[in-house]
Amino acid sequence: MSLLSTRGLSKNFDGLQAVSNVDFDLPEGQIRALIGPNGAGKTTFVSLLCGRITPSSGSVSFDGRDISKLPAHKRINLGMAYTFQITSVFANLSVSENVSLAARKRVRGPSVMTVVQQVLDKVGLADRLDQIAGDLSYGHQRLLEIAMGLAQAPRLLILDEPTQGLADSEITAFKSLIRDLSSTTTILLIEHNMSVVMETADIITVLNFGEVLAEGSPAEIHANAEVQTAYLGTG
Ligand SMILES: Nc1ncnc2c1ncn2[C@@H]1O[C@H](COP(=O)(O)OP(=O)(O)OP(=O)(O)O)[C@@H](O)[C@H]1O
Repeated sequence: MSLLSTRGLSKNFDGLQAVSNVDFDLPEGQIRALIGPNGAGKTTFVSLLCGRITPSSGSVSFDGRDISKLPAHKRINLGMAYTFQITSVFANLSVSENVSLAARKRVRGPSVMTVVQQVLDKVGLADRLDQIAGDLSYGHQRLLEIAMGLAQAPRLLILDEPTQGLADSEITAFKSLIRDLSSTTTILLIEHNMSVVMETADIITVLNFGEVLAEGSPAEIHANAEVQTAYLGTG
């Protein structure tokens, strides 16, 4: 059974069809990349999944349950975590305080610090525990956000352009982080960096003009002529 599914999911903004009739199935344990040209509807689609915006029509199911009408915070309680393009860390708090806030949604007492250490270790920020989050580089703030998502031990982690602003060495580390996380978490990754997509995703879904243009393995998507025309250039 799919962990996450949508049926006929659509969103109009004043006549603009940003997401159009999308049927989507994400099996548990998979790393799925969602790609497509600028304006294809990727962020709108994941905003519908997370409950940040309401669909014009269609449904979203999580773990077999229709969550279309659930507010965002209840979806988080079911095990969905996400980071968006704009960082949402608390700039005045330290790295560990930021992660503690996220961890406290799930655990109490001394376990909070254990979780904080574990997830900061995973994303490679363990040596920056006491640093003020606002002083971190943009790339490190993105990693902190991922740590905050992981502190909630999510069943599904949705990452919207996580490598934007990361240095090449950080991108390499990010690829291994994603592979490492996939043993415990289902991952939906919106990503423009093709090396990240091709090297981490099990399956890629391509959106174009709000519709699913293609879906398949990295090799299949790379060889797909329609995708090349719409997105990858002429290959
Ligand atoms: N709140 C909104 N009001 C009006 N139009 C919107 C709104 N949000 C998105 N759109 C429009 O919906 C379409 C899809 O946008 P969306 O941000 O989902 O695309 P995207 O694939 O995430 O693009 P990018 O790769 O540039 O982030 C675009 O034409 C965008 O201008």
